[in-house]
Amino acid sequence: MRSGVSGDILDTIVEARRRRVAEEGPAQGMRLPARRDVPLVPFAQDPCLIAEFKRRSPSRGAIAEEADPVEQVGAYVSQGVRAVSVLTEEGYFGGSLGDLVRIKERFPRVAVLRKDFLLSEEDVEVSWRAGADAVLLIARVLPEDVLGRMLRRAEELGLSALVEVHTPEDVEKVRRFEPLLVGINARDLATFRVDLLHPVRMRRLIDWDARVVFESGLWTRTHGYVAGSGGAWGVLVGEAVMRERGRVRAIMEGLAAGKRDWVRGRRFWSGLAAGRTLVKVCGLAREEDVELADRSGADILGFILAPSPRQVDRSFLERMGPVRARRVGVVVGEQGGGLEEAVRLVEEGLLDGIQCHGEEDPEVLGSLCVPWYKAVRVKERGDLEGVERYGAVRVLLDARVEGAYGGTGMRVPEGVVEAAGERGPVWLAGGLGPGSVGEVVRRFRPELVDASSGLEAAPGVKDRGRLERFFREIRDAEGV
Ligand SMILES: O=C(O)c1ccccc1N[C@@H]1O[C@H](COP(=O)(O)O)[C@@H](O)[C@H]1O
Repeated sequence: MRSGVSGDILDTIVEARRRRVAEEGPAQGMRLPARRDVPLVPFAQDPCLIAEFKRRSPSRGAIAEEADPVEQVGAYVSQGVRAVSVLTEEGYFGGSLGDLVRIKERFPRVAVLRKDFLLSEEDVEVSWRAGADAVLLIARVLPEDVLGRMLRRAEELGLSALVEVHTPEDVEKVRRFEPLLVGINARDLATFRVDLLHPVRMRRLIDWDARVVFESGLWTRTHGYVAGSGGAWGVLVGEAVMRERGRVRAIMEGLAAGKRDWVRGRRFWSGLAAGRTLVKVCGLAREEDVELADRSGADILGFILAPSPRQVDRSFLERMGPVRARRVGVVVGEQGGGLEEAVRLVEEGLLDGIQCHGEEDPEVLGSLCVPWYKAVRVKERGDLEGVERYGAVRVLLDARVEGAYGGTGMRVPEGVVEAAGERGPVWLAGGLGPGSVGEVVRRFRPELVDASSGLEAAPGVKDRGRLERFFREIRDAEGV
C-alpha cells in the first residue's frame, strides 16, 4: 500500500490547479452570481449510485470528449440516478464549472457533487455559488487545518462534503472530523491500478458513523455487489456509465443486493485479512478433512462440484458442521449442476462463494450477485492476456494441462507468476504443497496460496502431516 508518497499524478494536477487559481481566481474566469439561485438538494440519498460526468481522465485518456453534460445526465436521471458527480477540472479531465452550472439549471432536484482538486474555503464558496450540493475534499492534498476549515465552511453553507481517502494515513488525518460522507478510492494514483478489494479492506478503518462511498473501477452488477457487501453505502461510477449509460441499473441492483448481504453478515470479501498469506485448502471430500483444514487456519475451504475424484454434492455440504473459514464451490462449466447450482448453494447458505474454473461467459459472471472469483489455467505469459474481460475481483492461477481442469499437481511456470504479479495481487494454485509452498511465498509473496492434491494421502483423502507442514512452511516463510 502506498503511504502518502509524493510525485504522482495527483501532485501534478494539484500544482496545475494552484497555478490556475493564482492566475484566474477560484472561479477560474466564470462569472457566477454572488448567491446561488438553485435549491440545495441532500446528497448521497438511497439508492446511492453517484453517476459521473467526465470527458477524459489521466488514467484512462479520452472517454467521451464530445459528450453533452445535460444530455448525459438526462440519461442517468431516467434510470433512477439522484446524484451526479461533475468533473470541473479543465486540464486533465476536460471539465468546467460551466458544465456544473448547466446541469444544475436543467436538473435542479438532482444532487450535484463538484469533483475537483479543491484547495481552500474560497473553492467551497465558489462551488456553492455555482450550484453544487456537495464538494469533494481529497484528504491527501489538504493539510489537516485546511481540511477542517473547508469542512466547516461547507457545513455553514449547507453543502455536503465527500471526504476522499485512499490510505490508512488519510483515514488518520480525517478521523478527528468524523466526516459523515467518506469516499474510498479503489484507484492507486501512483500506479493507476484499480483494486476493488482495497476499499473493502479500508472500510474497516472507518470506525465512526459514516456513509462510505466506494469510488473507481466499477463496471458490472458484480462490482456493485462487491461494494455493497463490503460495507459501501454508495458507489461513484465514472467511466463505465460515460461509455455505456445502460450500466447504471445493473450496478445499482448489485449494490442493493450487496447491501442486503452486508446487513445479513454475509461478508465474503471483507473478512479476508490483508497483510498475511491467505490459504485455501481445496478438494475436501471427507468431513474429518474439512474439520482439520478449518482448525489448521485455512481462510477458504474448497469443494469440487465438478466430476473429479474429489467431487462432492449438495448432500455433503448439508451434512457439514459449521466452519470458521469461507466455503467455496469449484465449478467447471455445466458439470455437476454447474454455475447455476453453485449460485443456488450460495443463496441457500451452503456455500459462501464460487471458484469459476471453466470457460464461463464473462457477461454471465459479471451479472452475478454472489461472491465469485475466476480461476485461469496458464502455461505461458500470453495466457494472461484478456483475463481482465472477466472483471474478476481476484484471479486464481492454476497450471494449464491439456485434457484436465484442475487438481493436476502441476506447477504454474515462474515467469507467468512473475508476470501476473506485475498486474496485481496473485492468487496461486497448481502443484503446491509442503516442500514447495515456503519457497513460493518467499519468492512471489502471493496474496493467496491454494493446494489440493499436494496435501493428499490418496485422491480425495487429506494427509494430516502434509497439511500441518504446509501451514508451518507458509508461516515460517512469511517471517522472512
Ligand atoms: O481437484 C480437482 O479435482 C479439480 C477438478 C476440477 C477443477 C479444479 C480442481 N481442482 C483445483 O485445482 C487447483 C490446483 O490443484 P492442485 O493443488 O494442483 O492439485 C485447486 O484450485 C483446486 O481447486
